[in-house]
Amino acid sequence: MSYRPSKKSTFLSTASGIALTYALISLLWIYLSDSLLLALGIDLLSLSKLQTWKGSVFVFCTAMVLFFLLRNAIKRALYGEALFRKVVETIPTGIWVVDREGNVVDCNFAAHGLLQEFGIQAYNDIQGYAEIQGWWSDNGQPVHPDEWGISRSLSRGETCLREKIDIACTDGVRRTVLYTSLPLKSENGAITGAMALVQDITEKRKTDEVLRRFRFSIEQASEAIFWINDEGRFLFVNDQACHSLGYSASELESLHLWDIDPDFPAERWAEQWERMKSDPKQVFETRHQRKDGRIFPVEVSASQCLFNNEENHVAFVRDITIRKKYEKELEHQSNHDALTGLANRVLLDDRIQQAIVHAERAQRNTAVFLLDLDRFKVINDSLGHSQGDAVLLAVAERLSACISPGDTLSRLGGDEFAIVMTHVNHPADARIMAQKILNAFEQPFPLGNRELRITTSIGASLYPRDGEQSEDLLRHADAAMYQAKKQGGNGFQFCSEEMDTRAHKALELEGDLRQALQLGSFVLHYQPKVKIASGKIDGCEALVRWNHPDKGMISPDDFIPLAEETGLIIALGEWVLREACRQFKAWQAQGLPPIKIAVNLSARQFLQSDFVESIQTILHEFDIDPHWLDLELTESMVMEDPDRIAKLLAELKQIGFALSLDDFGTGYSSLNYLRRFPIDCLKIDRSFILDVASDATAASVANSVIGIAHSLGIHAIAEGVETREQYAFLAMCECDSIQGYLFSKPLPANDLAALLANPTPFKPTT
Ligand SMILES: Nc1nc2c(ncn2[C@@H]2O[C@@H]3COP(=O)(O)O[C@H]4[C@@H](O)[C@H](n5cnc6c(=O)[nH]c(N)nc65)O[C@@H]4COP(=O)(O)O[C@H]3[C@H]2O)c(=O)[nH]1
Repeated sequence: MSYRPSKKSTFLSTASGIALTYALISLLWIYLSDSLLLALGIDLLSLSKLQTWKGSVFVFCTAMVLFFLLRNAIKRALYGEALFRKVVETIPTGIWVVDREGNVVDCNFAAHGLLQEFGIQAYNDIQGYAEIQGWWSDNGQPVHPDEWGISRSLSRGETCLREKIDIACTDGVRRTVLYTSLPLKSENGAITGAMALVQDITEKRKTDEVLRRFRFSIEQASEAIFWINDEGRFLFVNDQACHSLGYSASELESLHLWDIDPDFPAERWAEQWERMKSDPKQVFETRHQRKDGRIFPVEVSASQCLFNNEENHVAFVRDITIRKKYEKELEHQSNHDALTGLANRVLLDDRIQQAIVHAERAQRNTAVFLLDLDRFKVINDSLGHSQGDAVLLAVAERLSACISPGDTLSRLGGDEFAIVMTHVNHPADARIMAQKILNAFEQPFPLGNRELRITTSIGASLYPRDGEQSEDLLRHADAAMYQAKKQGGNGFQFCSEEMDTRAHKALELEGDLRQALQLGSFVLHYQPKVKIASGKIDGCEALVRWNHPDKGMISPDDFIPLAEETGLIIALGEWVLREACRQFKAWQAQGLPPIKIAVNLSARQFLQSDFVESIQTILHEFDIDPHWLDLELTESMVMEDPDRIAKLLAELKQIGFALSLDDFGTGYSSLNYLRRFPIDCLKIDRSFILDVASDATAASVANSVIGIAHSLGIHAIAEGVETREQYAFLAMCECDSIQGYLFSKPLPANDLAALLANPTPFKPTT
């Protein structure tokens, strides 16, 4: 390196030291040598002869002194230079020295390394800079080459100190360097060159950036982060930790883990620390306590780590208050009925099991009640689901009032409720409870501005008598409830073995019924209706029969209620309508006179929202005038929701259907309503006809019904006419038509066709 930092003072003192020494020796020699020789007795002549020798000795001596002085001075200077060089070569900062023109006159080892790293080959002059493709200031602005550090130092004598800049060389990679450049000046202040010091801080900047990102992430994390040492003391906490615990960072750093975890006693710390060490990654739930005392649930995910040769634990803590709340809600939802909030089937099972365990221990009984509201489907279908829901809520409330603490009330779905009664010492206790429930239903249920009378059928089973498992008890209670329903509803039944068998059979029948619908195992029989005045057939009633492969012909009384209960009646009813229409067309094709076919409608089928459309579709399919189809509805069906039914009947009438009211006299029709129904015919129920000849009351009812029909301007027909006496009485009362075994049983289609083909007026004589 040809450039040296100027150490003027050292240089001058060394030079003046040598000169002074030389001057001193010379003066001493001049003044003392002659005197010394004279003192030694040398005379003046000899002295003058000795002058040459004396001079030679002087030169030799001073040469020697000079030699030693210069040698030491040069040695010191060389040592200093070597030291300086070593320092310059060792430091990691690249150093360049350029002359006035910018030619590189020297550079250190680090500078070589940097240039290589930057991919710069030509670095021997300032043009090496040509390989620098770009130069950006710290704020990202590109800098013109005239403004690059060394250019400024050379042209304007400026010093740029530790500027952070980005440069990109021929390889295009941007590097960040810490750049210092300063001008080099001569004694008179003229710029003779410049020096640049460059430190590559690209990696450091990246590391700083990563650290900044980490710090930001930790500070912004939604989880609290703790570092804990082996004493359970907080070493580090992030902002979220302070926020969720309500302490400042310094406060927390003076606390221990157990100060914020109420479930974690300090005395167990050593044991816990050992456990943490044996299982370095743990996820667990606990509770933390805020500075204000509020306790909240948290999920902790803790890991062990070695930091500065110390065992630490880092814990990520999530506040799970909301999650716990949702879990609780979810648990409630999965165990409770959404509408009423009562226990659902899952919880009921659990409660029955619990009750069984307690009953066994206390040597007591447990009763399971199953309740089904009577005719609720009709209420629901006719009043709409929201009103249906309101009824269910009111029922739930009333039932809740019947049970004791410790009992469980549950809604199993639809209109089915269950009660688990725990304190049953005797079966009579269950009976008392059932009566209590029935009594609770005696008061009408207010619904908007009306009142509804609702009844329920209750079945009960007893542990251990009727079963030892929840499933058995529920099954038996269900069978008993079904029995209570069959007996007209609004009643209570205990389970019996016979019921259980029956329930099994019903289940079997349901499966068969579904299969029969798919296999088409149903047939229609037709019972003629005869006009009394003419004795001619003026219509027939289609009655469905089930041709069971094992059990033979099954009567509709045995499967229609089940079909209604299971909803299969919708599909079955549609089949009946379609089959009746097909038969009507078939008889027409045989050239038989057309007759009205009456078809029975069930409440469920009739109240289907698309009933009118579906029946019209069938008529269009067979191209039949609607007036050939007589729709028979029962009296009880229309009286469920007279307003709605009146509208529906008006719609059907408008289309052209004939409408009959079946089983008339068994219900509680109000004449007022009857007037509003566009009915064509009243069918007097078979039970009245049976006794008309022998019982005055039955006779008077039959006579009144005929009178009512005629006063409304509609037909009266008697069904179940078996005897001539009955016929004579009806003829006397001017009943319009009869239907019954007296004339004909329900017949297969071909047999009725034969009757139609050979009409013989019916005139029985008594
Ligand atoms: N003892 C006696 N009985 C007579 C006499 N004349 C007719 N019957 C019977 O009385 C029932 C009359 O039908 P319903 O009152 O509509 O009563 C029907 C009706 O409510 C229902 N049903 C029949 N077919 C259908 C159908 O296709 N759909 C619906 N929803 N219900 C139907 O099943 C009930 C019973 O039907 P069936 O067993 O066919 O019983 C028929 C018929 O066979 C008689 O002189 N003496």
